[in-house]
Amino acid sequence: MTTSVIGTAPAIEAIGLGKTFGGRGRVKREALAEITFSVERGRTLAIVGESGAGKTTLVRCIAGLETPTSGETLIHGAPHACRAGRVSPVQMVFQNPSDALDSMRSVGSSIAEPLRGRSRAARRARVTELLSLVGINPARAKDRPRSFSGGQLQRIVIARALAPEPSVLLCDEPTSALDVSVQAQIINLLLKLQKEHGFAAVVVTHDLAVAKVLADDVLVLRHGKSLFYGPVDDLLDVNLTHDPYVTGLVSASRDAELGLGTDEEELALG
Ligand SMILES: Nc1ncnc2c1ncn2[C@@H]1O[C@H](COP(=O)(O)OP(=O)(O)OP(=O)(O)O)[C@@H](O)[C@H]1O
Repeated sequence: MTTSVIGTAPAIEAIGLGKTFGGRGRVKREALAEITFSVERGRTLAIVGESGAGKTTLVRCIAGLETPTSGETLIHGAPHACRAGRVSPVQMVFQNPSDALDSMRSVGSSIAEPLRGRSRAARRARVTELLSLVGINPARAKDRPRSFSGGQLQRIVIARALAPEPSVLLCDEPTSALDVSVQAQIINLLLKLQKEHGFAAVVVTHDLAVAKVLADDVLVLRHGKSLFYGPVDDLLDVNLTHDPYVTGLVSASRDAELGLGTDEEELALG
């Protein structure tokens, strides 16, 4: 792969991606079919869909944790695979921050884990920088996860994901395990970090309000198929969305906003 191709290719591409689980005596389950999209540097794609739609499978295929049955995913124009001992340009933030951190290690040591190979002083300096970046007092680097709240833990998980300076950040329901009051803070943190660091992001969410604030483009999945892929503004334009499921999703989200008073301005206030 030449540098010029890496330089011009989208940060993330999925081309005719399909994934079927089972077979060989077990029931076959088509989790994804013919999924195509791309995400440029500094842009965000939200993947929206109900439970079982294939969102996590899609993110795992992009991360190289799952092998597609058909089609491919590319990172900066090249196939991507997780390799032991190599820091990946693709980092992930999961739904439940307490599961993502080792309860027996200090948070500083967890954040420093992807920085193996750097000197002790360089790792310490980077941990201090990362904790400050996500709004956690760096003096708490020596504390264990149990002494932090859920929102603080998600900030720490985000700091660890950013440690190796990834060009792609994949977030699987990054706010859904958190209190509503904390969700907006994490969303605003992700927005700020993306502005500063320019990574391409994919954010899985079942909440269209989150997609509206965070994403440039949206992919709506149902039963593993793409029902809508395009700019978030087009999704919200009743004249451009013709699929009844997608239209229903958008109007349900509008009703929820009216009922709960949750809108993008409120989220952006943090
Ligand atoms: N390892 C696996 N083996 C067999 N089937 C799987 C596996 N992983 C996912 N599936 C199936 O693939 C489909 C998509 O699952 P996936 O977890 O990607 O959906 P999702 O949209 O992320 O759902 P949720 O919002 O509930 O997490 C489901 O029918 C699921 O049962």
